[in-house]
Amino acid sequence: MTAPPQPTLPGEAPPGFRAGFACFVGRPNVGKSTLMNALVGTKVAITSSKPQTTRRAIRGIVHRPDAQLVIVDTPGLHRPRTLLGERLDSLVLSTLTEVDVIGFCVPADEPIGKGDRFIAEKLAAVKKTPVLAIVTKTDLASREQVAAQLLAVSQLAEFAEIVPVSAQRGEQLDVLTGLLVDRLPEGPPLYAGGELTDEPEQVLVAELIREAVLEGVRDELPHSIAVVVEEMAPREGRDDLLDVYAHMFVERPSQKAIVIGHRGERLKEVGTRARKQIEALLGTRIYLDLRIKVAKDWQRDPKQLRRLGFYD
Ligand SMILES: Nc1nc2c(ncn2[C@@H]2O[C@H](COP(=O)(O)OP(=O)(O)OP(=O)(O)O)[C@@H](O)[C@H]2O)c(=O)[nH]1
Repeated sequence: MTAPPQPTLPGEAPPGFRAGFACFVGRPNVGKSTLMNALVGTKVAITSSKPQTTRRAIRGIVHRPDAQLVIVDTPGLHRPRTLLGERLDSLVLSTLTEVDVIGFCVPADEPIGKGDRFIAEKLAAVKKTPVLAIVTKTDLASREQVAAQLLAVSQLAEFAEIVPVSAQRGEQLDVLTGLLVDRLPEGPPLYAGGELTDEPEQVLVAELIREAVLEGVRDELPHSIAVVVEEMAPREGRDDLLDVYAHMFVERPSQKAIVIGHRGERLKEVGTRARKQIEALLGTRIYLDLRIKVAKDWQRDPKQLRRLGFYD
């Protein structure tokens, strides 16, 4: 058994301590969120089997006795198709210049394609930040396939390191953390020990609700749903119950009908699933008031995007 890491306070640092930021990029579905969760050791970013479910830069923090690694999980870098897509890309590019090290993820079980090359080109333009190539999902490939993929990645561009990992099996995660930490500047911790994420709780709660909604209707409306938590407050006179008021936005009335389902059954299931997840996250009982609103074509409307938290 290893001893739990000693709590560290921001500003206090043993000699040689390193602290800084890392982010993972890669085309959708390559396992970035899963990897970050595995490194941090708790679920802070949503994952799903459908691409492009991560829309925000969610940070997880890895605390080690000698270092603190703050991970910014970015959305998949892809060619913009809608305004939302464009905004995601500018978010990704500004993130890339602000971090100390970038992890470029390529899955072990799929050939390198146009999407990977597109991102590799973008990364080559971000000259001042070192880039580690990470070959993900090695549990899905044979040793020979992994070896061939490592070689193929090395021919794609110049990388500071190339490391194979399996988030699912927890393989090579310490090696990866070590390589990322090596690229951080020396300096005191940025966050107090024990913190896993600096995302406001309301954002995490909104992500859990969106994940619960997608469970039911992923094929019909994969990218048309946004969730905003308007308010979270303890019920008057009760210290064991939290009221959560949330709005779910869809783009068209027909989508509203899909989400509600026959006699409201689907919405009820979503509410129950989301409530359980939120209760697990917050460690308290909650009452979830979830309303559905139609925000016409919100993905293309700058005003709506701002309202939903996607800023220029
Ligand atoms: N077998 C296996 N599956 C994995 C591994 N890592 C991720 N996956 C699966 O791959 C799928 C995509 O993983 P995500 O972590 O959501 O991928 P992402 O790159 O964050 O995707 P976007 O949010 O769309 O950019 C999910 O079904 C994961 O369960 C792994 O190490 N092994």
